[in-house]
Amino acid sequence: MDDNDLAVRVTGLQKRYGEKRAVDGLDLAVARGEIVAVLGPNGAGKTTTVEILEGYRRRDAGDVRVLGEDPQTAGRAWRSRIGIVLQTSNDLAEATVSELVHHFARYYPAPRDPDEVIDAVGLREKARTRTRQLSGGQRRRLDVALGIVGRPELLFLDEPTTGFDPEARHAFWDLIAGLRDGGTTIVLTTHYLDEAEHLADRVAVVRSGRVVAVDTPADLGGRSARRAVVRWTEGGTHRQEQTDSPTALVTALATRIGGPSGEVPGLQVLRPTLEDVYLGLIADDGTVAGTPAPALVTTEAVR
Ligand SMILES: Nc1ncnc2c1ncn2[C@@H]1O[C@H](COP(=O)(O)OP(=O)(O)OP(=O)(O)O)[C@@H](O)[C@H]1O
Repeated sequence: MDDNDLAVRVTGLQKRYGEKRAVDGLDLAVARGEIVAVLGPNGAGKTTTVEILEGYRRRDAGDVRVLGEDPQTAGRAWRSRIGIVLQTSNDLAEATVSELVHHFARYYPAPRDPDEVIDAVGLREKARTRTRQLSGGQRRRLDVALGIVGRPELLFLDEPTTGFDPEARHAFWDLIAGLRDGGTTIVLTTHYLDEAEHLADRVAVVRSGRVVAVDTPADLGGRSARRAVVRWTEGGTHRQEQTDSPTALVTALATRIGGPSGEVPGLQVLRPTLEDVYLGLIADDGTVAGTPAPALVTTEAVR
């Protein structure tokens, strides 16, 4: 991909804290206009990486380009093109929602209309409420409002829906999808696999300071990690087989043991979920989920 098509390009990134290699040769490219979810266990190096991309931390080695510039040396104009949604702070608890969003808008050369932003995050009813009186989910929406009011080309979202109820989470996902449709590039860190699956065009899995897999949610882990398991009962015993072509296997079973009705006793086709594949990728022994353990496979009944 041409560098002009990339919002983020990271090669060979390294960062140590003392003896600890927090980031250890990390490579990542994010195309303009896509949502990339960065997943990984606690301590994998996600926050360190994102803070380096945001220009808040210095790296020890590697090359980093964010919107074409090195975050370590980029200036104010660059910063105004980036939106950052951090975990909430309570510094401005006495200000109202409306005051805060209008205040932050003034920092940017071409901000969005603050009142439209308040509407977009679903806080119109709370515009005159002091921020200390907001619920956790409403606070998070305000954080997002502050992150997007500057009309960023690139938005960083750090675990945006932690603590949300399911309804608020879905509303938030719609909001993020709307931003993407408007052309905003988004880098999202999350611990929720369903969130990554729902929002992300691609998922990058970080383990021990490196990206160990990056792909669409549907293809992550490669073909072998996605193989289906077909289960059935034959001659009174449970049988199972892992296969790339479950339809062909089921057809063969129906012919062989299906009897006149074609029904195969106890038939199930099981496919690994994104979570199964993810757990395989971050497993300590490094197996890339070649054979998903049956316990990790969710049931998908064949109709
Ligand atoms: N300021 C620091 N000083 C020393 N060690 C640090 C510092 N910040 C992070 N680390 C260590 O670096 C490693 C990576 O941390 P980081 O916060 O980047 O991980 P993470 O993937 O964001 O984890 P989490 O999912 O828990 O947020 C961890 O082992 C952490 O303890």
